[in-house]
Amino acid sequence: MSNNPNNTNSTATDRSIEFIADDVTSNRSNNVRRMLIKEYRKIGRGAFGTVVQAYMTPDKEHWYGPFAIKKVPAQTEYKSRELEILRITDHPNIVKLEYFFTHISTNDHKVYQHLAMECLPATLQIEISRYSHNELEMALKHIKLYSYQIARGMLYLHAFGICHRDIKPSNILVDPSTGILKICDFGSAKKLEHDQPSISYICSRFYRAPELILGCTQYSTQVDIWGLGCVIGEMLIGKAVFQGAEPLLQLREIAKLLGPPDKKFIFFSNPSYDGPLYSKPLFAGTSKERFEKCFSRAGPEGIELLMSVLVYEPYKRLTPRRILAHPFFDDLRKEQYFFPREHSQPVRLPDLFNFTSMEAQIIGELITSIKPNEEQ
Ligand SMILES: Nc1ncnc2c1ncn2[C@@H]1O[C@H](COP(=O)(O)OP(=O)(O)OP(=O)(O)O)[C@@H](O)[C@H]1O
Repeated sequence: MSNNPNNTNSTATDRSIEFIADDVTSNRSNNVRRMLIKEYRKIGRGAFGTVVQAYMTPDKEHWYGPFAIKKVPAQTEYKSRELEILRITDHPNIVKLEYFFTHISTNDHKVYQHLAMECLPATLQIEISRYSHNELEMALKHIKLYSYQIARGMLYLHAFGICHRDIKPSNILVDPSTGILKICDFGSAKKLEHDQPSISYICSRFYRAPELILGCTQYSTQVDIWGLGCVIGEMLIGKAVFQGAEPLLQLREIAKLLGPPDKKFIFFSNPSYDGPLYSKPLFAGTSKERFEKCFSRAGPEGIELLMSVLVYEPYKRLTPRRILAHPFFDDLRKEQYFFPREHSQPVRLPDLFNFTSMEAQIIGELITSIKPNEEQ
């Protein structure tokens, strides 16, 4: 619970919008009550809706928040499973849904679904561009800290069969002062069922796994692992690794680094694919040499991790538990502190190893490689 937001110094106060929502459901208790919502400022805009920072009160005395309220049209042709998924997820690296309600907009008189989530101060996209605009590099420790937490969030999601399907830096929330990271935007997410096809035209272009580019409809949660590889690479070099100018050129960008895709991989992804094959090498040398050149600052372990994640064949890409156990993250196991950006005082790392019994079960015998020695 926060203080009355009327007492804050927010510059957006003058422009704030208030409205009453009758049926606000608490995601924790399922209790439904009337609340006054006070919106402060727009913090995000996506393809389907807007995200505003807001406070809520049941009685004008006790204020809750700040929340990030995502508003999406309640009825669209596009099926969003965001509410269903956020209702069942409960993990330190997945954004937490606190309340939800529907409300008719006074602007267009349409019904909007409102998802009130915990609010984080930045996205990874903001963080990455902050560094690259200043011609600075993100510290390797921060890259490890963020990458590890994305993989941990994926371990949890994938255990439910939930595929996020839109992993990219703007869908990763961070608090740079604590190092905490949470995956957000489950608007494209889906629980994948065996033998049931799913659309391939999902995921933002630069982060699309090669099988999606080829039109595969029987893909797995490993499409998210490709996205993770792209995000790790982007943190390292300060810009998107594969920047295809149009959808099919995206595969060409991938082939520049990985080499030509295998014919068998193309056939198994989509037997009726008739687009460009990029079967001739686009660059001299081995793919290992190209990875080493592109991601030199990751060190041998970081390069090895990226080469095990950015792989054409989805089944060859590391799974989240193997990623967590990778030696690239050994620093996080050895040291307990980090220096947030522009801080001269060290800050304790967030708890990275407080696994629930469900996580421990998925991790299995790898727990000894993942947990720091003293915590075993
Ligand atoms: N919980 C949150 N805390 C802080 N900011 C948030 C939060 N959720 C979303 N945002 C901001 O709003 C932006 C858009 O949110 P989100 O990606 O969920 O919406 P979207 O309509 O699906 O967007 P897109 O079409 O770009 O995927 C995020 O990139 C982020 O900047």
